[in-house]
Amino acid sequence: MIAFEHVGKRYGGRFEALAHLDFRVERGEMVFLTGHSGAGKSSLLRLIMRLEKPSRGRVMVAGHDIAQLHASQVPFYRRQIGVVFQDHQLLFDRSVFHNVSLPLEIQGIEPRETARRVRAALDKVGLLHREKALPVELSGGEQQRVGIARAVVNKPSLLLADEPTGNLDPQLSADIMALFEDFNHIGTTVMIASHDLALIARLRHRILRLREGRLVADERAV
Ligand SMILES: Nc1ncnc2c1ncn2[C@@H]1O[C@H](COP(=O)(O)OP(=O)(O)OP(=O)(O)O)[C@@H](O)[C@H]1O
Repeated sequence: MIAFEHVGKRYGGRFEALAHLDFRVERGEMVFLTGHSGAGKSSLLRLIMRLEKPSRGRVMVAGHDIAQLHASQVPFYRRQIGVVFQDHQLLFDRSVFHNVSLPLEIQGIEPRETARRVRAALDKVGLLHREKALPVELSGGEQQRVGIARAVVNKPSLLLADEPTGNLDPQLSADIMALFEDFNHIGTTVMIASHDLALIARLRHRILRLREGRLVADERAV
C-alpha cells in the first residue's frame, strides 16, 4: 500500500527532517509511528498525503509514485485517504452532521446519499444520536470521534492519524485506538503517529520508530 524508497526530506537549506527512509506498509496493516517531538512523524504523514514532496527518493502509494501526480489529480488521490488530527479541526458553527458531511458536499454527492453515508459513519463511531449537536456541546473524546467519522465518511482505503489521542485521558485514548482497530479489521490500512508509548506497546501492532528523521526500529508484534 505504502512504500518509502530511500526517502529524504529537507526543509529550506540544509536541515534534513527525514533521511534514508526505506519501509513498506502492506494493504490492511495497522502501524504506529513513534519518536520524540521533532523526529519527523508529521513530516512523514505529510509526504503520504502529498502535502509535501520528498527531496530524495520516492513515496509510492498503491503502486504510484505520488510525486508524479498532476496537480489536477491530487484531490482525487487525497479522497482515498482519511486524516485525523490531534485538534480534530472541526467547524464549531456547524452541527456534528454537517462537519461529517462536508467532504461529501465538496464532492457534489447528492443530499440523500450524503445523509445515508454521514449516518453510517456516525453510527460506526457511536454518535448517531448526537448528529444535531454543535461540537461545543460534546466532550473531547466525542469531538475526536466526530473527526474520525469525517475521516472515514469517504470509505478511504488508508487512514492516517497524527497524535489522535494527544489531548485525551488514558481511557478515552484506549477507546479511540479501539475505533481505529475496528476500521483496520474491515480492511482499512491504518497509520497512527503517537508518542503515547505505553498505549501503543499494549496494542501489539507494528511500530516504526523515528529518531532525528531516521528509522531506527521496525518492531512487529509477535
Ligand atoms: N514546513 C517546515 N519548514 C521547516 N521545518 C519544518 C517544517 N515542518 C517541520 N519542520 C522541522 O522538521 C522536523 C521534523 O518535524 P515534524 O513535525 O515532522 O516532527 P514530529 O515528529 O511530528 O514532531 P511533533 O511530535 O512535535 O509534531 C522538526 O525539526 C521541524 O521543526
